[in-house]
Amino acid sequence: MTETEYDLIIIGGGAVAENVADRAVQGGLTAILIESELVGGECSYWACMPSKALLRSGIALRAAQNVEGTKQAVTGDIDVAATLKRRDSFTHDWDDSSQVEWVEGAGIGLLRGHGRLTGVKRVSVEASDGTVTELTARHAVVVSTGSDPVLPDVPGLADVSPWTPREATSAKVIPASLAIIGGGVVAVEMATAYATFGCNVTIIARSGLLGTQEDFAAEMVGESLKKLGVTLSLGVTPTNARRGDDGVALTLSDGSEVVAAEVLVATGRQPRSTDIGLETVGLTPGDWLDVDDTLLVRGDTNHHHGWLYATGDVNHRVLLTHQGKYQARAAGDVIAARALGHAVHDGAWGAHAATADHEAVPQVTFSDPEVASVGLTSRAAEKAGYTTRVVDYDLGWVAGASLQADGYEGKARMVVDEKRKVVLGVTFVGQDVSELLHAATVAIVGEVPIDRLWHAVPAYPTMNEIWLRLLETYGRP
Ligand SMILES: Cc1cc2nc3c(=O)[nH]c(=O)nc-3n(C[C@H](O)[C@H](O)[C@H](O)COP(=O)(O)OP(=O)(O)OC[C@H]3O[C@@H](n4cnc5c(N)ncnc54)[C@H](O)[C@@H]3O)c2cc1C
Ligand SMILES: NC(=O)c1ccc[n+]([C@@H]2O[C@H](COP(=O)([O-])OP(=O)(O)OC[C@H]3O[C@@H](n4cnc5c(N)ncnc54)[C@H](O)[C@@H]3O)[C@@H](O)[C@H]2O)c1
Repeated sequence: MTETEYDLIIIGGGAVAENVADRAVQGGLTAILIESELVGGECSYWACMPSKALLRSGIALRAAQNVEGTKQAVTGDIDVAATLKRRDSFTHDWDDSSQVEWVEGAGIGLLRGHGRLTGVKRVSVEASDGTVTELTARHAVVVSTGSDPVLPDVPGLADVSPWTPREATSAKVIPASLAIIGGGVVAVEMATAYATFGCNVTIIARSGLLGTQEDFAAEMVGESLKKLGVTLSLGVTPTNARRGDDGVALTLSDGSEVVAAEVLVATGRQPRSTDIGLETVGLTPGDWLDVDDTLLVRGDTNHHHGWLYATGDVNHRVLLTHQGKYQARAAGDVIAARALGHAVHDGAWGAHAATADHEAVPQVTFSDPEVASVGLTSRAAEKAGYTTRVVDYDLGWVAGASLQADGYEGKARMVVDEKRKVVLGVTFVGQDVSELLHAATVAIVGEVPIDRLWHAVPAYPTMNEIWLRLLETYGRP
């Protein structure tokens, strides 16, 4: 057994943890990552990157098929094997050596094994060969362990070995049919990818699709999924699952049955916090870790207040990589500032506060059409008590969009705070809208007054002219 001391110990070695460590080391601290699987975590190997690689070939093919002159040149079907091979290049065949190299180059320590808190500023790491290393943190411990998929309590479901998003993003063979339980982002993206590969997909979702987005986004994505051949079973939930000769048979709450070669469960996430020693510091195993805006774990037991932080999925603020990495930058910096006695800027929009998590989160669903949104939906803004005005515009009427694709179909919505005359939320739905999103994020985070936005002139003829059309529809004061 060896004993080692670091300024900062981070349990987890995902994308978020890497960024916490990097900022803390750049701020003058020593830091070590504890990782039990692959350095880089879910996003690199079983989530963002492989899923987007699975989707990209189909999106590019359809984009080419939507332009007269190009569609005549692109007449073949998607090459599934080549798409899977390209996906494998992004996951480096599930080998993390390049990330380990980056960690070492950044001056960050790395210990492989399962990390558990054993008390205040103390972490025990159990390697796969059973070796145990006890670590002590001089200043802080960050929990950045991510989340696991939820398996709904449906009789028989666990016994049919359903796919989780990991199997769906890393599959080497595309099944003939796939039943997807869930109607969120994973369900919609994987249905788009697998239907493009020729798989017979059924989505089973107890409510509609993309429940946190504007209603028109869900409607447009639903329509396009149907055109891709996806069967939508909405408003139902499975009540039983069993595996037979033809695959898995799911009985649904309306009495109908779906039979598919494989079942993908995409019904949300739970915190990866059951076996990390939370009980040793007065917290409850299996809980999400509630944090303040500097990512410090809240709780009134004094012995953990002041040294324990949580970043990324495990704090349940926003389950997205880019937002977790934003939290990581704030956390790494504030840990260094507190440790070295420097000034702490933890007020709204301060360098050490993850303020944007509350009402300025961008997200893209890489369905076809894409859904790109930031800030509050019209529904969420109203619920939050804002006096709003909602402005809608048809993206297909914008010159840049009509050039982008023949018969371009898309919609945009801007939600305005009528008291402050600033933008609260924007949603774009359509081909290639993901690259329009950042201007909306800047407008929201910068609280740019609507009358100043008129001076941000979009280049002609780009799809960004949607901004001018939204402003014209809103009216110039
Ligand atoms: C299919 C899918 C697609 C997605 N696509 C996107 C997308 O396009 N864009 C986006 O922004 N988000 C996307 N997400 C969400 C994104 O993957 C997560 O928000 C992100 O991975 C969270 O990062 P994290 O570092 O908090 O957790 P993780 O990436 O899960 O990293 C946690 C790490 O900690 C390790 N660990 C856990 N417990 C211990 C322990 N006790 N000891 C040692 N190590 C431990 C794990 O092995 C893991 O490597 C997607 C999610 C899914 C499921
Ligand atoms: N492009 C991206 O940014 C991206 C892509 C994938 C995932 N993610 C993130 O990963 C997280 C997990 O995604 P997810 O899609 O698993 O979760 P989610 O919370 O987005 O969606 C879960 C869905 O499952 C449905 N559901 C739950 N229980 C059910 C049941 N018993 N029967 C039928 N339907 C049921 C819910 O109504 C909901 O539609 C999300 O926070 C998401 O933002 C992001």
